[in-house]
Amino acid sequence: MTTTAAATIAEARDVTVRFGRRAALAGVSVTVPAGAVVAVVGGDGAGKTTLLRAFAREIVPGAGTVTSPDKNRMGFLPAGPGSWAALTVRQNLDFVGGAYGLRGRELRSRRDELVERCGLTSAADRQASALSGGMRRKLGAAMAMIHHPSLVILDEPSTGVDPVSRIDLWRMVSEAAAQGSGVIMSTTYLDEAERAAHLVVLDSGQVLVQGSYDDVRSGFTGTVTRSPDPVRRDWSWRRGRERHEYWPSGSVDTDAPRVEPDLEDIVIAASLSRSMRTAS
Ligand SMILES: Nc1ncnc2c1ncn2[C@@H]1O[C@H](COP(=O)(O)OP(=O)(O)OP(=O)(O)O)[C@@H](O)[C@H]1O
Repeated sequence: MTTTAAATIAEARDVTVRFGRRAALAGVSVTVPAGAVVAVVGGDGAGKTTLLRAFAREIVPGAGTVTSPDKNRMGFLPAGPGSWAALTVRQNLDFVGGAYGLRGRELRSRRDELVERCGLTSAADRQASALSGGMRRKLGAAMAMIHHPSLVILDEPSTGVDPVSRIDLWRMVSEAAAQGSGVIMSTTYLDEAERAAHLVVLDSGQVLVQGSYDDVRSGFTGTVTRSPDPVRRDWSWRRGRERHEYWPSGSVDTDAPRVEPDLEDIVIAASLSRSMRTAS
């Protein structure tokens, strides 16, 4: 059986974005294939929003190139509310759907489908200003997908969304990808990121690691140990009641038990290595 690579929906190549003297992104390359979800993770100020805004063409990079579909074939949930406070859930969806050319029965049926999908049926006639933060995120995500765009860009759609509603949200995202859209989303939830086909870990505007979760895991080098009392506190972080400690090279100077690193360990270890390298 032969497999063909999915078409590329959007691509950032060697992108640098500066705000004054600070580089929010420095030489970042990311590809969004059709039918896949790309999850962008990283700490505060890592450059996630800037990368998504560059894909949405709200920011023109100082260097490098961004290729993405026309505006009317993109759906973007920005970091802000992403919906109009004075409009109801239905009105918000009708308004954006109409702006993208959906009309009549087609618009109504797509709107009702999304209201149901994101679990907002009982709130459909409530103004967006009267929704909880999590409900409003879900509405914003639905608005970004109403016209079946080729590229869906979601900036932290699940922040503030309760764990049950996150399942609704993830289902909507997966359905968009299953129908052929390329989805790029930022998230602070690493368990969510693990479900994406492709992960991009940003740190201080640079890509620390990227690939599938399996690629990222198999590319991890070094050892992680766990103990309440780590040998090098600078190289350790809290996990539950203990601390995990990273040993980047072959030598492990402790008898503490080793752990199989999960995504959280891998992201923190990579970030620590980078900051220690920068400091030395
Ligand atoms: N419009 C702007 N003007 C000046 N600096 C900016 C602007 N937007 C972003 N930055 C800076 O660029 C860097 C990256 O910010 P960005 O918002 O992309 O990060 P982020 O990963 O989305 O972080 P957070 O999760 O905290 O929003 C930060 O240092 C930020 O202060």
